[in-house]
Amino acid sequence: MTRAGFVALIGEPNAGKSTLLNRMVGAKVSIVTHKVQTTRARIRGVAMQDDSQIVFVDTPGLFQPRRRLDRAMVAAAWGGAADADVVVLLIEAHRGVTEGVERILEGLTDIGKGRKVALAINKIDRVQSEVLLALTKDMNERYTFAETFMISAEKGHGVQALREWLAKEIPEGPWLYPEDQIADLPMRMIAAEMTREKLTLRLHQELPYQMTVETENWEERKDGSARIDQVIYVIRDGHKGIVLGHKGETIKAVSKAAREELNEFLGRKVHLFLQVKVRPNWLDDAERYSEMGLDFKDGA
Ligand SMILES: Nc1nc2c(ncn2[C@@H]2O[C@H](COP(=O)(O)OP(=O)(O)OP(=O)(O)O)[C@@H](O)[C@H]2O)c(=O)[nH]1
Repeated sequence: MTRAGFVALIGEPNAGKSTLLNRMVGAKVSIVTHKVQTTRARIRGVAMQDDSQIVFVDTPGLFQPRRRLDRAMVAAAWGGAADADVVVLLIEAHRGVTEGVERILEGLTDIGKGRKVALAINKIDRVQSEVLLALTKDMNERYTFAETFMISAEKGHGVQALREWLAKEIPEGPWLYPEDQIADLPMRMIAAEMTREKLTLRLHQELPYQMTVETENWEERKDGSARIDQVIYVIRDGHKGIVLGHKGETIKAVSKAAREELNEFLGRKVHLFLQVKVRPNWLDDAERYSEMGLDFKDGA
């Protein structure tokens, strides 16, 4: 009997959701960087375990929303959890029960009803076992978790046990995706995320926060290569210069790094063309939210 179901990974920004998802799925579908808040959409990956197909909803980090986009992201994260068969709350071992974790636990009293919630304590490589045991006890006194896992998403410890457990917990039913399909994330979006990641790594603090990358065109060429055209949208003219860099150095380096990663990911040659454009106020453009897969409702 086959099984298939949705699993939502929730947690504070930087908890390690993308790292864990990549480990479970075994491919780079969600982008990991050292900066917080890089997950901009409900990215899903599919993992096969025994006869089960586990479909992951990689939600944006849950945090205290300040701006409209932030609110939409938090709403999307909770929305992902509400759609899921099983929820995994990921927390950081060395940070313990932060205010953010407390807020998520409050939210769980609602969302957790009628579905199993597992606790995954991540980054166990950073703490001693006494700390872990105390944290496990503390968390389980605050919420009735179906199971507690101690993992290191980065090193891979405990990840297989979590995956096997999830495989047993999701409902019986036919698979939702062909077996060889590791992610249903459109390739255009993956490609845009790669460029976004390279920009993030290159610009660090300078990065204009309100910046998006979109793949505008994807052309398969007869020689087996692909031509990909992307636009980097910033909200102010002044930001354009930052993205371009002195004599275009920044954009050139970003383009090279993104192209190399795309070559490797697709296993064939890629011609990547980047453009920077100004699009003011995209943050207030509700349509954009839905394009990103975020359920945006005014005031939500
Ligand atoms: N030491 C240690 N670091 C980890 C572990 N798992 C993840 N990290 C690091 O934690 C940071 C954040 O990981 P991400 O996977 O990007 O976190 P995220 O929860 O997806 O973050 P957002 O996209 O901001 O919500 C990265 O620098 C990871 O390398 C772990 O098991 N041990």
